[in-house]
Amino acid sequence: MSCLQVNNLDVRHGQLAAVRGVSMTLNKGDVVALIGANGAGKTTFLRAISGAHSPAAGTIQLNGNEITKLSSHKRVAAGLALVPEGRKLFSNMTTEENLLLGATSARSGEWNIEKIFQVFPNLSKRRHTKTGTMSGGEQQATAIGRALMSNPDILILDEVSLGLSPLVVDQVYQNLERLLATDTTIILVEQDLSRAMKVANRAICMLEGEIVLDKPMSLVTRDEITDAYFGLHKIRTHNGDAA
Ligand SMILES: Nc1ncnc2c1ncn2[C@@H]1O[C@H](COP(=O)(O)OP(=O)(O)OP(=O)(O)O)[C@@H](O)[C@H]1O
Repeated sequence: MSCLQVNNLDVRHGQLAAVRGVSMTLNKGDVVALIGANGAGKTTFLRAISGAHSPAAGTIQLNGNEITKLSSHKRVAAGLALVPEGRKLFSNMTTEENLLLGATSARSGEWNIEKIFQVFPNLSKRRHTKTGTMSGGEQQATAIGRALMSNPDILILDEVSLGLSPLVVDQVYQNLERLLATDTTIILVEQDLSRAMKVANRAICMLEGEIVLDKPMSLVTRDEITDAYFGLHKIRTHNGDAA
């Protein structure tokens, strides 16, 4: 059975159709890189999946159950966790306190506070440190850990490297690679195509609110992704020099 099934999703900002007729099926263990230019609709799509923004049309199913109209916290309880762009931690609370907040849905599973510190060893020495005083990379690892504390079936990561130095992004990705070994299903928005191609096993490209490419990473080329990113695939198709 599919883990996540999205059918013909439309999401609007007032008059603007930000996501148009998007459908996708995710299976357990998929690591999807959601790729697209600024304004392509990635964040709006992820917000609709996580319940932060109601879709105008379409359906979302998680593990075979319809969740389209569920509130965000019920979706967390159903198995979806979002690490939002900008992290949104409680800066006056410690790492441990932020992590414990993620556990409130009380889903059972392998993730608990000790496992988070085991997988993200750089966080364990920050256990009692207020997150507002920590580095960007440590904060990002805390945000990922907090989402994992809900024992999600699907982890959604929106622009985890945004605003971080290349060195710190390396650290965040080292953490993510440990996570990939745990078979968690992941949707990842990442502007750095090389990193996205390295960690994901599937590429989905959005352009102007629509999916224009959906392929296993092993079968897609960098040029194909770049063409989809800039909308060049349409021009080539019209000119007859691409499939
Ligand atoms: N709160 C909002 N109100 C009105 N329009 C919005 C709002 N948020 C996004 N939009 C518009 O919706 C469209 C999709 O934006 P969205 O942020 O989902 O794209 P994105 O692919 O995530 O881009 P980015 O990488 O810049 O975050 C854009 O045209 C954007 O201007």
